[in-house]
Amino acid sequence: MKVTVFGIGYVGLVQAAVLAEVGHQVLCVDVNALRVENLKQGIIPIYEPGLTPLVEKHFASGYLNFTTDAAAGVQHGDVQFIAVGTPPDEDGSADLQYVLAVATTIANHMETAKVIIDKSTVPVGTADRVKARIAEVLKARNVVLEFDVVSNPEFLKEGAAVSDCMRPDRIIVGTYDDRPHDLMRELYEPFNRNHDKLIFMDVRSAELTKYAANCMLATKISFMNEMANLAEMLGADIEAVRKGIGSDPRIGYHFIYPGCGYGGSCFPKDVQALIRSSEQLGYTPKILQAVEAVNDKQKYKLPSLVQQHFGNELAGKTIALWGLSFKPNTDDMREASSRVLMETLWQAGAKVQAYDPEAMEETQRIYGVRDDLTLVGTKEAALKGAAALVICTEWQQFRAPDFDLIKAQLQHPVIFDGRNLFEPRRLEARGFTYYAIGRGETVAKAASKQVL
Ligand SMILES: NC(=O)c1ccc[n+]([C@@H]2O[C@H](COP(=O)([O-])OP(=O)(O)OC[C@H]3O[C@@H](n4cnc5c(N)ncnc54)[C@H](O)[C@@H]3O)[C@@H](O)[C@H]2O)c1
Ligand SMILES: O=c1ccn([C@@H]2O[C@H](COP(=O)(O)OP(=O)(O)O[C@H]3O[C@H](CO)[C@@H](O)[C@H](O)[C@H]3O)[C@@H](O)[C@H]2O)c(=O)[nH]1
Repeated sequence: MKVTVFGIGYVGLVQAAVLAEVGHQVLCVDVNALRVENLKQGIIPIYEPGLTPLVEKHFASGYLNFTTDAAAGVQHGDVQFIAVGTPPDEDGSADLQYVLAVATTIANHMETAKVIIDKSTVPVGTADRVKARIAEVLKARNVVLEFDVVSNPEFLKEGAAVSDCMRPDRIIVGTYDDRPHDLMRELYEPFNRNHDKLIFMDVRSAELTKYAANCMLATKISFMNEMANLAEMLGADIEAVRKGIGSDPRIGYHFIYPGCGYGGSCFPKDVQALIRSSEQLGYTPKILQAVEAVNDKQKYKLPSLVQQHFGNELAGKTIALWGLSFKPNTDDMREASSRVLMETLWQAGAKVQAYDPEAMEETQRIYGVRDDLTLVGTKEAALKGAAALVICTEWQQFRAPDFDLIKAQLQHPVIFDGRNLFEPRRLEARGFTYYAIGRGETVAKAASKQVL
């Protein structure tokens, strides 16, 4: 099938590469000319495991191509994906300007019937707006053409985006009527061989399904972070509690890891957008408000522990930081907890010496060159001369470090672990002061022997 994808970001590029892999002929359109040019030279704008070889393979095979020419894009595809950003507006609601701009572009250049598929995460009612915008432009052009608007939200996770798209758990398809069903089945048939993953519904339900999924996952995390904070005060260990509750199949082990707060381009923005949508309807979404408030506070957990530990002595100290990206296997720094940590430490006059396997270039792009930030090439180099180590992201390579080396390199054997990677007793036995999340006994002990 001929497919056009508007927007070559995380979602658009991965979706396009995966569709090309199964044999669809995919043309990607983006307004970012540099991005398009780079892709044609084999320079991939994001780090995502497995993506580069797939893009290279299908650019070479001719199944995947890139352009800034919107008219050519509209002409190419029977289906037109909208996969552009929906960033938060000033008040936190989703900014739909890019989605509606693509709708306008499609309508301006349409010469034959098209199915327009919205992949971006958009508030309920957006498909109506896309449909109305296309109808309005076609009317102004004095052209009569059939078109369908479909809501087909994306559920990929960064860091596992290619495999998530190759093997989706479900494919949500929201339509106004049955007309686009066959075409949607044909488009996704290669992903549907094992069992039927397509779930058809009306467009509004499809749009809400995306927000409900992200908000449910964010709720699980904030709930666990709240339990972690309670465990700390009660002298319990959240890691034991996590395993204890996860063993109930009704709860399950997924997405109940406490930590230094959720980040990324989706959970913070989508929870906020659903709160705004609710408020616009005069409804107060109390659970969502709490999920957001708990997370905002949780991001200050590590900086507060560091500040508490060093007290007035923090200014002028260098803190080693392992992990900058909002989660492992990505270079994405959007809403990363590491940013709150670094910014709070800088405000307190401390310096940061950081290492991340993929996100250092992005960190440099965001913060530029500054005296209080040193980015180093290895996790070991980050430790040299630092007063303590903070871990914000659970990259595999941080999970079994050489503790003797850490102790030798740090000025003080102190670790602040935002991802509960280590066994507290083992670290204590090695002479470390170990702060983690929700590990009551450990935190209490650590707090009682603050060392400078
Ligand atoms: N990142 C994720 O993990 C993820 C997962 C599921 C859903 N989503 C949703 O998918 C959407 C896209 O997210 P993303 O992370 O891929 O965004 P992104 O910012 O990485 O990429 C968006 C791309 O769209 C391009 N663009 C903007 N206006 C355009 C236009 N008029 N025509 C063509 N291209 C245009 C931009 O130049 C950019 O390359 C958002 O709604 C997001 O919430 C994201
Ligand atoms: O038990 C957990 C699981 C995750 N996180 C944090 O939650 C954030 C988001 O993680 P994850 O969901 O793995 O990454 P995303 O790439 O943001 O993916 C989410 O957001 C996407 C965009 O909407 C959706 O498509 C995905 O289904 C949804 O998982 C990260 O900061 C994680 O560290 C936790 O703190 N505890």
